[in-house]
Amino acid sequence: MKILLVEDSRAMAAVMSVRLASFGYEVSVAENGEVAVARFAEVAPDLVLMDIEMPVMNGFEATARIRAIEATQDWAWTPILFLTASNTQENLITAIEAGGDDFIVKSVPEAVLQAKMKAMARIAALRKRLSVANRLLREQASRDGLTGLCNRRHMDLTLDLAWSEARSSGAPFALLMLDIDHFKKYNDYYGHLAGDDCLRTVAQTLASVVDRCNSERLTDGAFAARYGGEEFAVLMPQASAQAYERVAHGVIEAVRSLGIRHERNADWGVVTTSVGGAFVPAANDELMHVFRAADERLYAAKAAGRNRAVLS
Ligand SMILES: Nc1nc2c(ncn2[C@@H]2O[C@H](COP(=O)(O)OP(=O)(O)OP(=O)(O)O)[C@@H](O)[C@H]2O)c(=O)[nH]1
Repeated sequence: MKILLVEDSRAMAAVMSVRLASFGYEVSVAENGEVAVARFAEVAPDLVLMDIEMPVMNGFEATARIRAIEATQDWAWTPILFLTASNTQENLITAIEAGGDDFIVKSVPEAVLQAKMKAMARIAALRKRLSVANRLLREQASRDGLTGLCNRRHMDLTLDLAWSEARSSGAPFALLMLDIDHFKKYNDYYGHLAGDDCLRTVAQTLASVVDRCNSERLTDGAFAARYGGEEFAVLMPQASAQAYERVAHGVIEAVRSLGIRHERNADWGVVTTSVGGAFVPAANDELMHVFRAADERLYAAKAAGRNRAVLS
């Protein structure tokens, strides 16, 4: 457990540090409230032991600031124990009112200090588990279970934000809609499980084309999402016209060259995709129109024989 000990008396800080270190805890010391607030952000402690009277900034003020920092984060609550000189009812009430969780007197007997720290270590372990679970839940809520791509919900949220940023700066913006050709026939002929494998492979191929463009800095923050059944979308904020075309043609070629047999995709014999796109040189329109344009072009690509992109 990492403890941030906030104590202006060097002698007291030294004594407490030795005692806490002897229980196996990692101790970092701040000599006043202001230093504690800065150190809190650096150290991310599991527990704060906070003196009350200190120069520069007292313990109550520092606690209020730490709680304000935590309020800007998704989930955070670091236990704060006040270190007081006397064990009075007023001290307890003031400590809790100030955002603290408890208090201990500085002269606390060894066994009591050790027992309190044990209880705090349990809370620290629980917080860690909660924070890991929270992160996993967040990840799962934004991913499509079958393909691992971002899901429609995450795409919609990100898209609204990216579009309003692009509109406020008049930046370029591109959207691609991609659909596997004759996928119903693929399912009917090869079975639904094979269909799932095909969806996963196409999704990975699409993601790697988009990732390559990001890593070559042709795009910045472009990402692919599963939009629905066998339909995918690629969002390309800040994309140039060249990057837009490169991703569209790149993914069609990459999927076709996988050579996944598709007897019922008569013209090609392998799994292919069709793409419709919309490129806006300076975002100013309604996002809905961008979607509509990409969708209409996707239908045009299908009508023109599939395995192709219609981009304008
Ligand atoms: N295996 C599998 N199939 C899916 C999944 N989601 C949607 N599908 C199938 O995708 C097929 C989509 O069929 P259609 O919308 O008719 O499109 P299509 O057959 O690809 O025809 P075109 O788009 O015109 O080339 C349907 O058979 C759906 O059952 C999935 O998660 N797994």
